[in-house]
Amino acid sequence: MGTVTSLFARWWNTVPALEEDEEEADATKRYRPLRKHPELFQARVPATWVAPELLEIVNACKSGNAKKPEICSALRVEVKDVYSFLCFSPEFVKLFVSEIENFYASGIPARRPNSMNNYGVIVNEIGMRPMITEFQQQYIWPIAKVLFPEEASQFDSHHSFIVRYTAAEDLGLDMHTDDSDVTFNVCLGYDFTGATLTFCGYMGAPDHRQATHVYSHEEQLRVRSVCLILMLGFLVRFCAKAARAKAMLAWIAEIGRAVLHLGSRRHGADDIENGTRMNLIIWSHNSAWRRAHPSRLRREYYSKEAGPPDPVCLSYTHDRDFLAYKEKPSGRASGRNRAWCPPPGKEYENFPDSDETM
Ligand SMILES: O=C(O)CCC(=O)C(=O)O
Ligand SMILES: [Fe+2]
Repeated sequence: MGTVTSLFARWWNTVPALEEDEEEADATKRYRPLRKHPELFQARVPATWVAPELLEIVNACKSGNAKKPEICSALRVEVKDVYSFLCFSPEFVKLFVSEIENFYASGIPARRPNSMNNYGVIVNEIGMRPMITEFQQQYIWPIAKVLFPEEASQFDSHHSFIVRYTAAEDLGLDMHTDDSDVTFNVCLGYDFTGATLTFCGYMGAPDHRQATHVYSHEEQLRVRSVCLILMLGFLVRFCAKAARAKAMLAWIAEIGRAVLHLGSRRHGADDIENGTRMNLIIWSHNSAWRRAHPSRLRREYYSKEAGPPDPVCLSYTHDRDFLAYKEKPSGRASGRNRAWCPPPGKEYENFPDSDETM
């Protein structure tokens, strides 16, 4: 049975979190003897796990002088209210990824992080909640509080999980909003192409389904790779395996950068072309903010849409008019039985007939 929030979330927020608590103890107990890096299961985040840029941003935020959005040069404004920054050190990424691989190899059944992702793992359920809570409180919260003062006035819980995409598994993730107040999303590997994140508008706003930004995990990779290839050309020529050199460049350039945005911002993971992408996602919850905004999930608060959706913002899973504009996608995890958007009465002018939409 879901909570009231999650029942609303199932109708409205488009990637509902599963209820974690009842099964957490069992999965944690089963995995405990198999843990590879016990330090990942303590309520500690050593300074060597985080990027210097993250420390710089947190210090700027804690100094009280930080002005949104120009906190410091280490924080990149991707588009209004979507930020990115280098977050984890190679040391942490290596430890974390090897633990997750160890968990996959253990064969312990993992419940999936949400209804739209078939290959993820809820890291809270395998015993990492204390470490993630520490990271949330020490690093995400000070930044989020400056960038999103209302939604991040406090963080008192989180739903944290891995997502994984390959050409042979899930290719991407349909457009949705998160059942979070603030979402932190960091890329941990491996080597891949494609798999951008497309952002649209806020849930319930007239421009909810208008495109606003494409975030590329590869952008850095390309720009820095050119420089690195020039600088390291000599070394690379002598590198025994070209593939190894390529992986090294990917590591240096891109892994460990995080994106921060509100859960109510519509977004989706575009299809991966090659390789494997693994990201850690932390959905932070602020129960006080949720209590103060009980109506945020109600359909009467959805504004009439200003116009037809941008095709890139359409959700097969959630949008009533998807099939009026696009073909049914392949390689997606979810079905269409929960299509609700836009709510009746909030349709834009000339909304397609129901025959075309359902
Ligand atoms: O694949 C990603 O990077 C985004 C995943 C996501 O938005 C989600 O799981 O809610
Ligand atoms: Fe999401």
